[in-house]
Amino acid sequence: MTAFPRIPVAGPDVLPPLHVAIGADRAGQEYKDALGEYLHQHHLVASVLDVGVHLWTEEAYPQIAEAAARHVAEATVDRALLICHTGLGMAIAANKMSGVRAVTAHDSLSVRASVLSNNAQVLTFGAGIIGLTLAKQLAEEWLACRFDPAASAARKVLMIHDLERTGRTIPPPVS
Ligand SMILES: O=C[C@H](O)[C@H](O)COP(=O)(O)O
Repeated sequence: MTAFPRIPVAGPDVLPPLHVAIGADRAGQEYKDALGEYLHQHHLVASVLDVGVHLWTEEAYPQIAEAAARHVAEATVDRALLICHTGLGMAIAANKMSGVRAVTAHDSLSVRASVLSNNAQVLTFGAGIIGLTLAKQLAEEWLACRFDPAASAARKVLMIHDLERTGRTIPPPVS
């Protein structure tokens, strides 16, 4: 297991701003709107793409997760932040999109590890699990984390990719 006191959180001057999709079902809409506004003003965010729900729409969480995850898979955004009542359904649905790694995380270590260890592009929150203040703090930490492709974690993320692609993990060559 990896500990993270050594987390490489770089200064804002060296981090490229991210293109972020945000989405929610009706249970997470209030958080989505507030977090979207927060992201919109954040110096580490280049753009915010709101995939719903909107006042005039009623999509269920799998539909919103699909829309956001598709943007991630097609690289029209770097990351997505999704909110439903628990965060769980959003993560399950987003993970069905090939190449997408989505996690539900409500604590600092898990949020940071989701990027640094798992290279997850999608983070989900439960509006019924954490308050908005904590959600903003966690989003702040999430934005400041970047996956290091040279880290030992990359080999394991590649195994996840192999598993998805072939149905099996492919052990790395013995060096
Ligand atoms: O994981 C699902 C979410 O929590 C969603 O907001 C609630 O889903 P439900 O309406 O199926 O309970």
